[in-house]
Amino acid sequence: MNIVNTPIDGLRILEPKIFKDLRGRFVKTFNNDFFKEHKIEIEIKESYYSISHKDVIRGMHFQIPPYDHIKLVYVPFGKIVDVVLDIRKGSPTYKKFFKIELSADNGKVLIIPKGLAHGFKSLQNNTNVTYMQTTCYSPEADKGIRFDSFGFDWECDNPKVSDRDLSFKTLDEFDSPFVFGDNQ
Ligand SMILES: Cc1cn([C@H]2C[C@H](O)[C@@H](COP(=O)(O)OP(=O)(O)O[C@H]3O[C@@H](C)C(=O)[C@@H](O)[C@H]3O)O2)c(=O)[nH]c1=O
Repeated sequence: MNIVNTPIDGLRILEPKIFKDLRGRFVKTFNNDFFKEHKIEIEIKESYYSISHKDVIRGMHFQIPPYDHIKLVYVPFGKIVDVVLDIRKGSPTYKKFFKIELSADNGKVLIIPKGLAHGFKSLQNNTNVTYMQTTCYSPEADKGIRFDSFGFDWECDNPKVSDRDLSFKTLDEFDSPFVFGDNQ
């Protein structure tokens, strides 16, 4: 296991060891002691996954305080372009995004701090995106920003998007409750 920093403060990539043998693969995506050693003290409260067709875009999602959370994301089957957007006012990377390919092949786990909006595009049918979070789902706190409002080129002519995701405010319309350095 190895942890890599990104240009966005608090956003990290866990690169697990992938054990391959004649049966297939074995990948460990979370180890409490290892995270503690890297000063990531978290308690996982909920885990879930989605399965998406190719060209599905989901996002850009987050939960607002006090139900905001650290979110771990990885892809046990398939491949995505994962995108996070910094919506912490005062952050050196406020309104900037970061993208990374997550796949069953690379096993990478994205560790997303509070105050970042998250979304992805599925690059393959039957892509499984799995999450672990430090707070439970709260429908009232679950919010989003339009996926096509912050300058990221999704490279997709006909994305499959939910009505809810199309109803969100744009980045500029959204008044973010997140402040860099608060409660992180
Ligand atoms: C996220 C979530 C949704 N739901 C319900 C609400 C809805 O009826 C159905 C599908 O929800 P959504 O359309 O929000 O699913 P989806 O668009 O896949 O939501 C996910 O998107 C990505 C980008 C994330 O970052 C995740 O944290 C999560 O927000 O499941 C829960 O019951 N619990 C949950 O934790």
